[in-house]
Amino acid sequence: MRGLQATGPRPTATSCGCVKPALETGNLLTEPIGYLESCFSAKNGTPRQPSICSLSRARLRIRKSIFNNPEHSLMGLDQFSHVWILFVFHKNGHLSCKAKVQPPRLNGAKTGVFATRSPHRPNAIGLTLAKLEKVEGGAVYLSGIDMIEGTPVLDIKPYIADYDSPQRLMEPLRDFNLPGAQHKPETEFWCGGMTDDCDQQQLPGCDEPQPDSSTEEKPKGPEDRTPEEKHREHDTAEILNSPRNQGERAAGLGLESGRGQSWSAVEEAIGSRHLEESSSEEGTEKRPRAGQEAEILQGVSGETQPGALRHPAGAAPEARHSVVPSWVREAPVPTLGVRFTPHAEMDLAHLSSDVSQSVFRYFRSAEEAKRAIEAVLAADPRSVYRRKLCRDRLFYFTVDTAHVTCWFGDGFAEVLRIRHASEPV
Ligand SMILES: C[S@@+](CC[C@H](N)C(=O)[O-])C[C@H]1O[C@@H](n2cnc3c(N)ncnc32)[C@H](O)[C@@H]1O
Repeated sequence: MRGLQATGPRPTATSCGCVKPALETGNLLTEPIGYLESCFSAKNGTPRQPSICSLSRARLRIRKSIFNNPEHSLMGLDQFSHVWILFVFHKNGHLSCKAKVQPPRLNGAKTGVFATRSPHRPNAIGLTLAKLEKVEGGAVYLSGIDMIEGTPVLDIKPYIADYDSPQRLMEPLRDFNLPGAQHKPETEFWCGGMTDDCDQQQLPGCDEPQPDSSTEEKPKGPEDRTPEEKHREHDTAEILNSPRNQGERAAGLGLESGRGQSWSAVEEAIGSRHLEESSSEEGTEKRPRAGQEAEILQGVSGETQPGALRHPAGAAPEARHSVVPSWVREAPVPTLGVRFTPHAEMDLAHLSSDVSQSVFRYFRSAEEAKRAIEAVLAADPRSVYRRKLCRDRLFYFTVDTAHVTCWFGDGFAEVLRIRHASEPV
């Protein structure tokens, strides 16, 4: 990579007067790897967390000024279903932030900024888990995003359930993912995965599990798999990991016959390693459980590469649970019912039938646009201020090319008009 290395980290003077390289003092000269093209043009109406609106789409093109051949930097990324996106909240407006903030889900109550996902933080860095739809040349196509158009992106990292989700553990049985590699117990973990801990919403693709069609067939290596297959495997993993199916799965993976191991033997083997791992993490996992904390036994949804075995049942409880304050999942702010006036329905039909201009850039149909609008509004995108002090004001937002006008009543949002974003309002 050029640029940063060419100039090198700049030294920084510390309070004691010593001069240290900038990185050692935590000063990082960042350069966006790209600027997001998003279906949300402004903050208003943009979901507060990824996956609230699974149809929210974006494209990120890696800049040639970062890598001469951007596609090289994305090699292998298509083997993952989800990616972390690190970005700058570039539209925060001002750099000041408060130690205590009022997240909308707390409806006015305060909590420490570091206990929230507020955009207003000492370093305006955002972190989003997005679904990776595809990689094409030097660009990644994402969905389930909560960033606006033009957001400077600092980094992309693959989401790996083993590392990123405390309740998930996988034991690789066959390392066909690594070209030419043999099974490497204990040291190599490899899996795609999905979760969403932000808003109790399922990530796209999790709700229609597919039957485990072929346990006999030798699984394809990742290089052979299409993104659709990749996501289907993820769905399959959900079924496979249900306790009901563990036995079948073990059989399917050749544990009982092919490898001469019973499910319980495997479970025991993994369980003991699991215990070792979780005990080394005790400090972080075992927190006092105050009354207002919700202990969530997370779903078993997760993406598993064929040949990898997740350990769903015999895990130590602390590794299968993660703890969040109850307001994250049982917010005092209710989910809203969403309705469209006949006029808004007509607008949408009219918008999508307009042949004179390209209708949607990110949505594939009027139906998708409608579902996205519903998802955005159901999560009540209003600020606490608006919710409390401007209750009867109209609310506007733009998603893709649809400019939406709506209002909120008790427990519902109603869409009044949908116009093309280029039309004067
Ligand atoms: C609550 S933040 C959460 C972002 C990320 N998932 C996180 O946890 O860091 C999401 C909100 O940030 C705002 N936002 C998105 N992109 C932004 C940007 N580039 N600059 C400033 N605010 C942005 C939108 O209002 C969106 O609803």
